[in-house]
Amino acid sequence: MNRILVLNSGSSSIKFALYDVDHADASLSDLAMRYQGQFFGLGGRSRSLPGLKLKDADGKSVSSVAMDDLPDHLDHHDALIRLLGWIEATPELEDITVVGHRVVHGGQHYHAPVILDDATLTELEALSPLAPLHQPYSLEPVKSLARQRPELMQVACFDTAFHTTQPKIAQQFALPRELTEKGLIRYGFHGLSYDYINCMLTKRLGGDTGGRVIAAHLGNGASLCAIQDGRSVASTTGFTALEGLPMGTRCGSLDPGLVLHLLAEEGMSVGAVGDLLYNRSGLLGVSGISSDMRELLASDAASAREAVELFVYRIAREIGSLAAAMGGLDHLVFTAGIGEHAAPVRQAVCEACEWLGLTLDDAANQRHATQINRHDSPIGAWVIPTDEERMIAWYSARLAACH
Ligand SMILES: Nc1ncnc2c1ncn2[C@@H]1O[C@H](COP(=O)(O)OP(=O)(O)O)[C@@H](O)[C@H]1O
Ligand SMILES: CC(=O)OP(=O)(O)O
Ligand SMILES: [Mg+2]
Repeated sequence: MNRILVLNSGSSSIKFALYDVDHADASLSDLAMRYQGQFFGLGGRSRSLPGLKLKDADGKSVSSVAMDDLPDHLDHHDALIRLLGWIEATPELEDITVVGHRVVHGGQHYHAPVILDDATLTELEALSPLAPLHQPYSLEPVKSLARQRPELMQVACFDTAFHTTQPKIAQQFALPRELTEKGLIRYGFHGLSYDYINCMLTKRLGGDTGGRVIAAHLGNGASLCAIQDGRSVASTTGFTALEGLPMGTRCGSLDPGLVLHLLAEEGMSVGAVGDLLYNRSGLLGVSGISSDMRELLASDAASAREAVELFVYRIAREIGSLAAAMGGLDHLVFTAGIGEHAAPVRQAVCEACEWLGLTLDDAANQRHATQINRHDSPIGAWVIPTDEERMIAWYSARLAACH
């Protein structure tokens, strides 16, 4: 049997889980979850305080001394130290055999999960500038655990891997060929989430992939993925997870001329532009209030409304673009923090998709039902909670079984 610890550093959260896997060909749903937790609200971009949810297999809240007394401001590094402290102090975690990590950027060379060693770690660290809100915090616990427990097998599972099936035309920028060959291409992110959503939708549809699917991963990071016959064919994120939709603090797609303008005419340094685009834009920048959708939906401020409207408008436009790439749309799936919980956002997106034929069942949407389209809608609309941790545990178990 393998006991697998999973760590997932998101841009506003660190999610973690513990699974028992008792046979090599276990299916996703066979994995027995023992603990699941998350630090949320990291980085202080919203007015609400950071917090920690930790639950056991029955969904009962668990407390832990190592995690008590959270300060009002908690960043990823502090949260990781507390998490590693909890791992040290929890007897059930002593017999972990494998640790699976979400690593956002796999670059040109990593198309599938790998066992981490020093050489791989060095290559992945070199990709940190391409995912500054994620990669350093994914790799930090890899290094700490390698020091604490060198015997542990550690596995990296990549956000980019699911998108390697995309046709070249979907990955290519219109740049000179030599730059494309150097790997300056659109990689796409949130792939572990899309992989899981694809599995769950296929299960719901009795083994059918659903044909032409757009999955909307709307969390603090947000993107859309076109999944055709079970394979990623296009996505809104690109070389980095800045492209595409506006996000909690990230700008999404911009005219690159604007970046040149900031550098050349506004006299901003590269670092200052990076901070602007990664940390001070998106929902936070437009609203001037918060990066957190809950706070924006609860606010009466015109700027909060404008931020939500811009988010929805850009999602609707990108849905049109991805539907065009697939020659139509059969299913739209909402997932992640906003997609799973913000009924008004789903409603506004679905209303903007009426031209495609989609009609929403308002009552089903309000109660966060799994299927939210009306019976006569030719396009299915779904709310499917994502579970990147389970996907990572499954890949890690399969890799461990081969070694
Ligand atoms: N009930 C809710 N209503 C609206 N938005 C929510 C709700 N719960 C969570 N969210 C949004 O989900 C975001 C976090 O999503 P999540 O997918 O967990 O983030 P991360 O990108 O850090 O993994 C929060 O920033 C918040 O905006
Ligand atoms: C890639 C990315 O933006 O991830 P997250 O939404 O977890 O921050
Ligand atoms: Mg996430």
